[in-house]
Amino acid sequence: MASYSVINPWNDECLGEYVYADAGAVSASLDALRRGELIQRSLAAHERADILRRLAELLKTHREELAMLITAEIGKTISDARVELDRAFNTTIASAEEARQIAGEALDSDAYPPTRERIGVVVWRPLGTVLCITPFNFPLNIAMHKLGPAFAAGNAVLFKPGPQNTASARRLVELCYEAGMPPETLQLCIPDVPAMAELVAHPQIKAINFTGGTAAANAIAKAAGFKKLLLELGGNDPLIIMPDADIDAAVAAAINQRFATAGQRCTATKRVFVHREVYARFRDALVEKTRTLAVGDPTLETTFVGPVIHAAAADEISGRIEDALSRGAVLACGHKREGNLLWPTVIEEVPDDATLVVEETFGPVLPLRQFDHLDEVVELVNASPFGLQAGVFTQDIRVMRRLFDELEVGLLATNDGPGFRAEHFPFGGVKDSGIGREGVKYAIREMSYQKTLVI
Ligand SMILES: NC(=O)C1=CN([C@@H]2O[C@H](COP(=O)(O)OP(=O)(O)OC[C@H]3O[C@@H](n4cnc5c(N)ncnc54)[C@H](O)[C@@H]3O)[C@@H](O)[C@H]2O)C=CC1
Ligand SMILES: O=C(O)CS(=O)(=O)O
Repeated sequence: MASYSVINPWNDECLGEYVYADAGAVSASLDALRRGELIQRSLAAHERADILRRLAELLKTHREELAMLITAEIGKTISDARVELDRAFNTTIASAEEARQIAGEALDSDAYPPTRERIGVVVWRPLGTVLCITPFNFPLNIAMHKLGPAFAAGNAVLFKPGPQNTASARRLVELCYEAGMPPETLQLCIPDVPAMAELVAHPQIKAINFTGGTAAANAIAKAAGFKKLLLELGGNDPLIIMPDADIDAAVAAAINQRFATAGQRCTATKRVFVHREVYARFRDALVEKTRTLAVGDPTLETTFVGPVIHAAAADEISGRIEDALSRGAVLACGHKREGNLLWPTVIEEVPDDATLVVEETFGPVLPLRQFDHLDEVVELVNASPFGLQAGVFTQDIRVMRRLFDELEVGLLATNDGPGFRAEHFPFGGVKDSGIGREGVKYAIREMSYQKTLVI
């Protein structure tokens, strides 16, 4: 059977040797989940809520153990990993609370003739077995954004994390069981990618809830046929700085939302559009602050920027910076590499058609783009195939409203960056950034269907 190793991106230590799930293991998981669908029907909403609340408490109890596991597996700094655990706690508590209030509605048939004196009672029902596929970068919070709402809705869940996250995923599932989640309702299964098309197409799988890149999403959509798809994909998220911006706050947002997690967030600030009137002030303040960021060992609390996930990712990011520089871009700071460590980089005058800014660059590099009129910004942002989130620093409500109305994105954050996220807010993009909405209440409905009783 095909095997794989999980390597610590910081020190190249082999954290574990694993075997991909073969057809027999996948079949056994699906058999268990078939029983799990029946068990879910026997659970009351308050019982699901109690299980999820206990899971939230276990995530809090094991916060440090789980954070250290994330740091070891993906190189996320311990500070960022702890933040992820706190977010996963919120996501799980929200799932517990929403499990109690999956409310339907009652409709009067006589809103329109003929008079029939009937009432329609509309309720939500689970889809059945849901395949939840997660990316490497937020192994526990993105998992809980899928597992929590899916379980709360009454589904059985086949959980397929990235191979890089094997140990943290196993530990999460152990805690789900410890919280009282019946094993038949949640099965962890990590087949190799070539086996995924068959699993996606399996008739028992009623929905695929996926977070990851566009390439994988296209393969899933091709294999899925008539199934519910919830796709949370990449982003090329802009931060816009207007002349009346609070420059210090804008610099802090740019740094926190691009250089934390080594920039490996789909909602990370990928491009900063700075109005000419404040460009020099913003750039100088950004570069001065960026140069002070601690880069290195992700297990140290003082480290702000840890390694990216692997050498291929570091190669791609460095290569895109080199490409931009070869085409006339100007380096303001950074562009230094040691192994998987990439120093936070600020780069200017990047051609608008450079790969660095056209594709989603998943690393600690921040291109600055000067502008005179908002028309330029709207045109450049909407020219991207992505449309996830955006942020703008301004005090002018007219600018906020114009950008909210004209930018093709799922969320505009004012006086904050595109990395703004509250676990209970609707989350998701438009165009190549995906379809559907996560955010606990919305994800529950995405993984359910409406059933109506006429009485
Ligand atoms: N919109 C969002 O909320 C987020 C989007 N992302 C995106 O994910 C990417 C980075 O994460 P990665 O883990 O490298 O993404 P990835 O797309 O390589 O992998 C994501 C998951 O899909 C699985 N997978 C890969 N190919 C597949 C296939 N053909 N069929 C079924 N499953 C497949 C992987 O094993 C993994 O579990 C970036 O593009 C980033 O923008 C990452 C985090 C959040
Ligand atoms: O912050 C998060 O929710 C993860 S991501 O930004 O969607 O990658």
